[in-house]
Amino acid sequence: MWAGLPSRTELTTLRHLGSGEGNTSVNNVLRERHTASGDDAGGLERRDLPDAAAHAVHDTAEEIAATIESMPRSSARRFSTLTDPELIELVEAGCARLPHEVATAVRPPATACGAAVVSRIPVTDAELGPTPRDWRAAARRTPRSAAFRHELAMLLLARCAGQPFGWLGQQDGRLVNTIVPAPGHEDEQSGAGSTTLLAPHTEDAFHPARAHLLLLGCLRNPDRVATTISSVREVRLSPVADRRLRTRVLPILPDVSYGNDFHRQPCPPVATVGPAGTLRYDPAYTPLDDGDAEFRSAYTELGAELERVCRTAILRPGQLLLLDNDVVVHGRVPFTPRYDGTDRWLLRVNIALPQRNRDPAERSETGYGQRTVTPFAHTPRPTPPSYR
Ligand SMILES: O=C(O)CCC(=O)C(=O)O
Ligand SMILES: [Fe+2]
Repeated sequence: MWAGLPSRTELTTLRHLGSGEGNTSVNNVLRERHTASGDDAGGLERRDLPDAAAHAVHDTAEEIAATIESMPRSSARRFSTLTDPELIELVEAGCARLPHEVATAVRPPATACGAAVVSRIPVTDAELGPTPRDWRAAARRTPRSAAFRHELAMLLLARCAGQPFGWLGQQDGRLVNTIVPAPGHEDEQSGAGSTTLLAPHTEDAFHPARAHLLLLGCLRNPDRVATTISSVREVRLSPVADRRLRTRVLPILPDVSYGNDFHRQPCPPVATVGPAGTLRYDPAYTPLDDGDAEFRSAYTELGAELERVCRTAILRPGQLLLLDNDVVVHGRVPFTPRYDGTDRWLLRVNIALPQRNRDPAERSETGYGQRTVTPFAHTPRPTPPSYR
């Protein structure tokens, strides 16, 4: 058991100062390379949703929103997290009616890059209204709003891919998270940050129940801010580094979106590279200074490789980025927030693939007490996939 962990605030501060040995190369090199807003998405799989399929998603979301709106006011209010059982039933039924091209478009990325951009979800900027100032403001949307319809569309798409889930301790357990730059969080290592590079990370690397797939949907991105993507399948490690990164040396802590008090809890070390060559990586929330020299050197080598293979994707409104969270680490280049209602606005859904197993060694981890919200876990998937 690892002991003596600094607080997460200290860790994050270290990163920002660039003084953590293992962090520096990741942070600084990526910052230099990716401040320009060029799209470097060569090799990223591109998938177009056929028009009819894209409109079917849009129309189904609209129907569900209309059904909810027709309910008495008190019932409609229950749908804020999208976890209400009646809403889940509507999504299940809606998903079963969607053309099979939708499930095909959101199948797990199987290329070396481990990520796919799916295009052509209809988004009309004029009906979106102002970008919310933070996720709490976003949660106050009404069933009649375009934002609510887009959240439902994301949920339908995610359900076609697997089992969407949320985290009780993050954004109040909402199944569709809002990613917008939030005042006061500019330097934060989370989706609410902006002016600081969001370091490459496995989503929720600290937890054994982290997503297998991550779906990011773009509603607005006027300054062409790029998401970074690096795949472990394209990384080449020396045998020494590979061996070291497969041993359990350091813990990974929950990110700041879960709160700030986890250093008091037991922090079991985890393997950075799993037995199947998968990646579990979050340098901003790993106490790298406590690793031995050999581990730190291996971690630095991995960081340099992730930088070498890094691609950037500038999402346009109506585009989705589908990431294999076991294979790909993602981040975001720094940008200047506007805070005038026209800011970048993404939606995010965590997706579990029940047919995918992880390292059995992870089963004993407690995940710092963080619990998932899994309303789709006990219902059979409406359109069984033929492609896995
Ligand atoms: O803003 C982005 O492009 C990615 C943010 C991110 O890491 C996330 O939402 O999990
Ligand atoms: Fe992320």
